[in-house]
Amino acid sequence: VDLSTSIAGVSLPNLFFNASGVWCQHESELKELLNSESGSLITKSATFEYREGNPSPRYVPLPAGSINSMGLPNEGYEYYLNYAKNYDYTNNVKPLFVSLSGLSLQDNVKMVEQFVAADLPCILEINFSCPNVPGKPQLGYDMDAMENALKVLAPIVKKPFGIKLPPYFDIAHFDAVAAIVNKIDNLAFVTCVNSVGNGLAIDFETETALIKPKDGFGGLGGAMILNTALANVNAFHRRLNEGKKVIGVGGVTSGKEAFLHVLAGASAVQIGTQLKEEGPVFFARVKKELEEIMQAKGYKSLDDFRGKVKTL
Ligand SMILES: CC(C)(C)CCc1c(C(=O)O)[nH]c(=O)[nH]c1=O
Repeated sequence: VDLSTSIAGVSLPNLFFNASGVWCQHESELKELLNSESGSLITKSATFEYREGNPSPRYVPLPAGSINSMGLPNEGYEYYLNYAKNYDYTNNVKPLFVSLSGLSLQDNVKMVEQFVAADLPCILEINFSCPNVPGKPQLGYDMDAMENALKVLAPIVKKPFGIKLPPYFDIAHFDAVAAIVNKIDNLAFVTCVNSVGNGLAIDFETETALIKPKDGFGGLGGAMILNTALANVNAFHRRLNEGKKVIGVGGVTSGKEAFLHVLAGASAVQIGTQLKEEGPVFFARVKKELEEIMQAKGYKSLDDFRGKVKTL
């Protein structure tokens, strides 16, 4: 069976890679992803300057997933620009994705301009869950700000690029965001979903929040968000113009959930919580499990079933 796919006109040997933020802040982690059976790799969302991030505990696994309020710890965008400059695009069959998460539109513009000036084959995924003006909702939840940001950034990027979106829970929001995305010609993919924002995990014995930052409020990931992720993948798969793709992320703990993400419409699948918990060996397991599922169901390639979820 064939697990290959293509995103932004670039071929991935298989549809799996890490979710930005997981196993990708340092070069040593990225090297482990390169040596794993993933089909690609993406860097931790970069800000203009280096960031320590929030105090620990800032990530905690939960019975059905995880909660995190990392606070955008990263090496600063120049670190990832250098990594992208030194990446061996010729001999590595895995394409490189780079995530940017500026703390302001100006920062995103400055970082994008540097990547464009370097003219590299890496693919940009701009994090729209990034903070906007303090006190206002994140960019992905401010439709006017999102449209404005895209109208500023897309012409600078020029090449095909993507955006990482938070989960939506209202049909009117699926409609509004898809309408904005459909206006941007070189917006080649949306990655759905980022963590489900501002959950709260509390320890029953100690009666205390599990993570330190933000009074214990943090983004939820893992198994518990699978059905929200599938809905967002399918909602955008149904709404986006021909040629625009959806990368699915959220709740993939085995080949079964990866199969469901593709059935919902995903062209590639990112792994967050399960990668954090199991490590890069997970890619070998999830690949094998998906191959076995496809064999059992008689599918030869992802195109045989992508987006073909049936309704009653
Ligand atoms: C939540 C932000 C800190 C605004 C962006 C970075 C980010 C983080 C993070 O660095 O805390 N965690 C996530 O699950 N998703 C994200 O997009």
